[in-house]
Amino acid sequence: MTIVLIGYMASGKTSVGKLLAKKLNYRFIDLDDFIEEKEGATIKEIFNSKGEIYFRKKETQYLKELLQANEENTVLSLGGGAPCFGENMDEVLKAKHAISIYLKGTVPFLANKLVQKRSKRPLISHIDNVEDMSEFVGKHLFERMPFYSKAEKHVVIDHKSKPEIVEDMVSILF
Ligand SMILES: Nc1ncnc2c1ncn2[C@@H]1O[C@H](COP(=O)(O)OP(=O)(O)O)[C@@H](O)[C@H]1O
Ligand SMILES: O=C(O)C1=C[C@@H](OP(=O)(O)O)[C@@H](O)[C@H](O)C1
Ligand SMILES: [Mg+2]
Repeated sequence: MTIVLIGYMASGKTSVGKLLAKKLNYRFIDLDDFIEEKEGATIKEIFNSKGEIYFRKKETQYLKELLQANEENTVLSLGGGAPCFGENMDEVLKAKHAISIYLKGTVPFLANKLVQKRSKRPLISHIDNVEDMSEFVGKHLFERMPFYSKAEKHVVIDHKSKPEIVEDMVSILF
């Protein structure tokens, strides 16, 4: 089985995904880390030197590859935008042995976190206060919601610890 984690930036896909994989004894793959390894550059560098459209092309290509190669039990954490471009969310939904989970956070919760955690996230790295971040995240999440909502399972993340979120995921999965 491949457990695909989706959700907005800073919802915990990478860090909570790692914990979930450890708990289940599954392989862990983070799509952004995979892209960085394959491209020999950080996400920030790719955005700066080649632009977002190049990044989205690579993201789509590697996501497809990872969804096809699924012999091993895996937790696959996507980047926040991955399900929202091209046919990516439909690819996730139709992939055999894949189950998608949306890590669902509210705008105030995500915006507060993102002000602290913005440096490696090129889409929001220039926004340095909670008011502007809330406005940006509010609009952006509204645009992305139709894609995230398609996930088969939804887990609420606000004010939960990472182990609590892992427990919630395990209980809806098994
Ligand atoms: N439930 C949580 N409680 C406390 N810190 C968290 C929680 N979820 C994520 N974090 C922290 O927030 C930051 C963003 O998390 P990350 O896993 O990178 O999110 P994503 O991959 O969805 O962007 C990291 O520093 C992470 O350690
Ligand atoms: O939401 C997005 O468009 C992005 C999210 C990032 O991943 P995280 O959601 O893990 O921060 C990363 O893929 C890139 O900065 C773009
Ligand atoms: Mg991540």
